[in-house]
Amino acid sequence: MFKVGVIGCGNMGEAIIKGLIEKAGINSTSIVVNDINKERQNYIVEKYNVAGSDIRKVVNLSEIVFLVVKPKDLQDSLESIKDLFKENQILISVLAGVKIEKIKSIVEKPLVVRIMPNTPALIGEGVIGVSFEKDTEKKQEIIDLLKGLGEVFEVKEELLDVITGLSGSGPAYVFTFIDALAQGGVKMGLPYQDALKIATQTVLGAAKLLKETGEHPAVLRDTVSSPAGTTIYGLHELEKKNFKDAVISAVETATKRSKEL
Ligand SMILES: NC(=O)C1=CN([C@@H]2O[C@H](COP(=O)(O)OP(=O)(O)OC[C@H]3O[C@@H](n4cnc5c(N)ncnc54)[C@H](O)[C@@H]3O)[C@@H](O)[C@H]2O)C=CC1
Ligand SMILES: O=C(O)[C@@H]1CCC=N1
Repeated sequence: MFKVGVIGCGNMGEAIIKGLIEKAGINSTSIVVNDINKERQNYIVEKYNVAGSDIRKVVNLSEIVFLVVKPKDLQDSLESIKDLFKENQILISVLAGVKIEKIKSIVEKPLVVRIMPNTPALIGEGVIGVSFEKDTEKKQEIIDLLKGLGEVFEVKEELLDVITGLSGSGPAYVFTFIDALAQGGVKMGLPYQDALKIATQTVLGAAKLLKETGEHPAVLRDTVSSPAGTTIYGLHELEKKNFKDAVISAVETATKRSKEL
């Protein structure tokens, strides 16, 4: 038996496998993986020293099965395995927008848990939203496992769409912001590689300061802004270009999209 099986070893599947091994303390020999793309499966097997197997064996041999395919591949991926699950197994779905109810309509037996992680799970710094099909004595064990991937927030299932629009998609917004900061630096004369390092550390440092002090962001913003200084001039530009409006709309629109998937 394996502790964990992973079906779908793309970007998020790899993040989960790496996070489980390097941060959650799951031994690589306790993990079995499958991907319809055998090249990808072999790459993951070699890189992380996990077992590779056909999809049916992954279900037959794992206590906990992570399903990490795209929402469009839900039906196909579950078709050949839906009758294999047993009552005491756990199926953790990572699929954005796909409701527990829909998964239960295909597979009846396992306890279905829905999570919404993000790619920083790759380094144990993710955000993981989680909803359980029902209360279970296995809840703490599952939460402890997920803690290896990052900070875990248990929410009502309908709020997982918001988690998707905020932290699931969020790294992409932050990467875009960091790239834009760096390009600003380039425009004003810094080489891109230096500007990128400076922009990245600025975002990391600001996020850590916020987290460690527990202050409201507006309080910390005011500590940076000297009267008639540089920062208020920069902030005014962001206001004029509707920066906050754009960010709020990004989360809103991505949340709505998650509900549509
Ligand atoms: N990439 C991200 O930041 C996040 C993704 N997710 C969710 O994770 C899921 C996967 O996303 P990504 O990893 O980005 O996609 P991806 O396209 O990188 O990986 C999906 C993998 O599933 C494999 N696959 C497809 N059909 C299969 C089948 N029938 N059996 C076995 N393997 C199969 C594909 O070959 C591919 O390697 C999606 O449902 C997405 O909503 C959730 C949170 C964040
Ligand atoms: O873009 C997507 O649909 C997935 C869900 C959250 C992050 N990536």
